[in-house]
Parts: sequence; C-alpha cells; structure tokens
Amino acid sequence: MRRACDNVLGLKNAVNYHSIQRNEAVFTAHSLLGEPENWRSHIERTSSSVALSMMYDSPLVQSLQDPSLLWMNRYVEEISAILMPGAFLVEVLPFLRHLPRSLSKWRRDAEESFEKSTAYFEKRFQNIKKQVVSGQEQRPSFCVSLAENQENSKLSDQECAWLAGLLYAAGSETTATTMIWFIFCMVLFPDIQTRAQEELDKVVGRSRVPSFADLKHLPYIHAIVKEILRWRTPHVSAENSFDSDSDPSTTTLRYTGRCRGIPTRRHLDENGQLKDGLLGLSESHFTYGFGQRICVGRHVANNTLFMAAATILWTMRLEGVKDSDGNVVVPDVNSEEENGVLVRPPPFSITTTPRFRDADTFIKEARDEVVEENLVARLDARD
Ligand code: HEM
Repeated sequence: MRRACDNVLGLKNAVNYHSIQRNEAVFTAHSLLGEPENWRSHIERTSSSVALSMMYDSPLVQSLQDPSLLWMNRYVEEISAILMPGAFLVEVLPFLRHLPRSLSKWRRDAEESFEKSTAYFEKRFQNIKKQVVSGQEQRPSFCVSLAENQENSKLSDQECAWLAGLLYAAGSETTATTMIWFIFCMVLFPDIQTRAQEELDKVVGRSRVPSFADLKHLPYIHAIVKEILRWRTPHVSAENSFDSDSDPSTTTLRYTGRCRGIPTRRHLDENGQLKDGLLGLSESHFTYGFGQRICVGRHVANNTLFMAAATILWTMRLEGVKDSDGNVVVPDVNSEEENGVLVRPPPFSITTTPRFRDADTFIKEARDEVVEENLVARLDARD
C-alpha cells in the first residue's frame, strides 16, 4: 500500500494535482475576501475539497454542507475520536478483548462503522474503476491510478477503496490545520506578510493571480510555509512521560513533530529575518515524520499550502479585527487548543482588504472561471 501511495503522490506525480490546487486557492481567496467572518469554514472547505478531488477527481465542492463532504468529515471525526489514546477501556484493560461480542459494545460499533465505510468507499472506487476498465479517458486522480495499476499492486478492490478513504482522512484535517496556523501567523506578524507581498509584487506583478510556474521564484513564501509547519506542527504536543516500568503492550507512544523541530533562533538573523536555511528546498522540519513512515502526502500537501498562501497573500491584506479604540486585536502568540489529535489556534476574527485597486475584480474573474470550469466538470461527471 505504501508503494502504491508513493507512486501516485510522489514528487513526479504531484504535478497532476496542480490545477485542482490552483483552482481551490483562487476559490478560497475569493471567499476569504468576501466573507472574512467565516474564514475557518472557508479553509476547512478548501482542504476537504482538495482531498476529495485528488482522491476521486470530484469537481470542486463549494460548500462544507455538501453531502459528500458531510459524509467524509463525519467519518474523519469518528476516526480521530478512535485514534485518541485511551478512547476505549479495552486499551487499558486488554483482557476485555476476550469478552464475547454481545458484551463488547466497542467491537460491535467498530464492525458496524467498518461495514458502513466499506460500502461507501467501495461504491466510489467501483464507479471509477468501471470507467477505467471501459477505456474511457480519465483525468488523473488517486483512484484512477490505483485502478490502472491494480494488477501490479495486487491490492484488492476493498484495499484500494479503503486506501483512498484513509488518504482523505490523513490529508484533509492536517492541511486545514496548517492553513489555519498560516492565517494566525499572517495576522500576528504583519511585517512578514508585507515582505511576502513585496516578493509577490516583484515576481507575479498585479495583473494576474499567481501560478505554479511562479512558485520556484517565491522562496520567501516557501520559507513561510515551512516555518509554519515547523513552528506550529499540527500534531498534539503530548508531554506524557514513560519509564522502563511502563507496560509496552498497553503504552501508546506518540512522538510530536514539534519537539523535533529545529529551534527558531537558527532560522532568524539578528534583525529577525529568515536566514537562508529556510529558503532552500529541503524540508527543514520533521512535521511530516521521518524514515520509512514519512508522510506520503507531503509533496501534495506542500503544493496545496504554497499555492493557497501565495494566492491569499497576492489578493488581500489580512488583519485582526479592530477594538473600540481602533487598535488591531491580534491573537495571543502562545494560544492553541486541541482538536482531536491535532492542535489549532483558538477562535479569532480577521478582516480582509483587497491589497490594491482591482485585486477584488481579478480574483472574482478568476473565481468565476473556476466555477464555470467546475460546472462543465459536473456535467461531464453526470454523463
Ligand atoms: C500539512 C499536512 C500534513 C501533515 C502535517 C502530515 C503529517 C504526517 C506525519 C507526521 C506522518 C507520519 C506518521 C507516523 O510517523 O506514523 C504522516 C503519515 C502519512 N500521511 Fe501525512 N501529513 C500531511 C498531509 C498529508 C496528505 C495531503 C496526505 C495524502 C494525500 C497524507 C497522507 C499520509 C499517509 C498515507 C501517511 C502514512 C504513511 C505510512 O505510514 O506509510 N498526509 N503524515
């Protein structure tokens, strides 16, 4: 399964998802500019919709209330709750696993949830596989690649179906959380935002929205995304200790990417500016894990984050709301709250203003094109 993911989401194939990521970035920037009060929902919609499109080539989903997102996100919530260490008594008292099924509610619930999810994921995978087998031309998606390579990978239909479902879960919340930290950081550090916008003016100009071709010329925006991943790793920072007396069969060991991050000092010069270390191409953090278990989705995640950051910063100035004295309210630098196994900033409000004359017109036109393209894709999907 790991090999199948590495192949489809690797550096070379990550370009297959560029147009999805670019369209989502445009749609998000337009939504943030028009409705800053709902900024978190817009970010959550984006990462869910990107993940769904990458898995199943679904057209961009315009609302978090869309039934397909509601279903997938309910399933992600269930998985997140199950993943929390200590969620079930049987983890602490392993002998409970020998009780008959009739006395094990946790087992019955798990089986029921497995059956429900399997039916849903298999239906989605089978729809795509049928089209692949019939020789119908397909746009790239994770399921298309799985179906095309099923003979080599030797994965069953059920394994393929679950793999796509699990990738959605692995990629949607993590990406949304990082994007939320991005907004937090831009509000908190206006000077960094200004410098990124100066870079955008120099490289992209003000008469078109950023494209993937620009990204290698935007080292400062790369550096911002990397630093956010390092500084505000989305994972829970577990601080539990364990010792040699701990029972290995019942101890859950989680590492936190954050404690393995490189200290900020090394990345800032005496003026507080980012040093070259972060401007290079290497990851510079351990937020995607390491070794054989390193995140297979890191290339597509980086692309989604870079594109969204560049497009949002190109379009608008992000600020905290003003208090009654006219001072901008910024969130507390140390604030964070747990959300399942991830850590997010607590709620805060933002304002967004077009960064220059016509920025709102440009982003609206780009967004209208995306919506039109989407409509055609939806009609195609129905045929
Ligand atoms: C900012 C976004 C993301 C972060 C911070 C992140 C972080 C991580 C981390 C730390 C691991 C390693 C866990 C371990 O050591 O067991 C991991 C694994 C994984 N990630 Fe991500 N991830 C992100 C986005 C994605 C995306 C977009 C996808 C899929 C499209 C994805 C798919 C996976 C998968 C399948 C694994 C399991 C790999 C294995 O065990 O072989 N991730 N991720």
